[in-house]
Amino acid sequence: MDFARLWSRLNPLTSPFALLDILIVAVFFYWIFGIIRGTRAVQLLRGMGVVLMAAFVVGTVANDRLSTLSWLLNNIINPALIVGVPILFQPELRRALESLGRSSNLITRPFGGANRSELLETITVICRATAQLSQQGVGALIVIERTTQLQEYADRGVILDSRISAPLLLNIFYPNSPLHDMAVIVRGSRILAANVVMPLSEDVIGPRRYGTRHRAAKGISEQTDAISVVVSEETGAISLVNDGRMASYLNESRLRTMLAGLLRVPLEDEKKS
Ligand SMILES: Nc1ncnc2c1ncn2[C@@H]1O[C@H](COP(=O)(O)OP(=O)(O)OP(=O)(O)O)[C@@H](O)[C@H]1O
Repeated sequence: MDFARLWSRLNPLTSPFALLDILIVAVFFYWIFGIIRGTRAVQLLRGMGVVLMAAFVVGTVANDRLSTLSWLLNNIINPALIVGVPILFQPELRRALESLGRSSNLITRPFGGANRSELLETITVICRATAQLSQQGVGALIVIERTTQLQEYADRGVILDSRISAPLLLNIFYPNSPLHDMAVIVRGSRILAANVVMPLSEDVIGPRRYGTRHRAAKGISEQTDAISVVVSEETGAISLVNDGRMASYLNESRLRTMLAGLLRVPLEDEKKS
């Protein structure tokens, strides 16, 4: 379709649906960019953009003169991109479809149905325990379930279903204790499971090269809406990962504020209770 025809179709005076059309496309791209913002997908998209731009330039300007290059672009690179997109963007596509499913699911009770004061208690316990673990240089990974159920992951670990407390968390992660390895899953005010293997993120580049604990923290937050809190054994640094984005070197009060925001618990409740 040429530009003039496209423009006349988009003109709200000639087509009453043009505005609606533009609005839907704008919302779609806003939603897509919101999902991939700050993740590895941005670099992948840039790389793909460069290749597509090169294909466009070669196709329009030098199609006859650079015949080998245009053959390569048309017959190998473009089809490879079409096949490669679902593979390269698998975590983002999964997250996008899950978030669509979540927004159309009115029955799910987030945070295991815990009320505000229980969530506040969970936040306090997690912050206290991670601060102590950080001081002692003990590595830990705590994954907090939100709307997406983490039961399939929990079932591969050791189910505890115990009320959350700082001593219990410290005990679990104490070096050489039977459950210290891998991750703990928290659902509402309970520790659902320990010793849980999480999916690893492909993204290894951060302020330093991520090891498997941080990749696991990132991986589960890329594939679900869970929040990961990770304590580095090597540096003692506390990080929070949400939506594949990692905030590192947090102190206890910063972690508390971030968790309260993500779990939608106003911290004024703390003063009242
Ligand atoms: N798939 C996984 N899911 C959850 N935890 C994992 C997974 N793989 C490894 N771990 C945890 O990560 C630990 C190893 O961490 P590693 O040193 O490789 O990572 P790191 O990100 O550099 O962490 P640290 O800063 O604590 O050293 C393991 O002992 C294990 O407890």
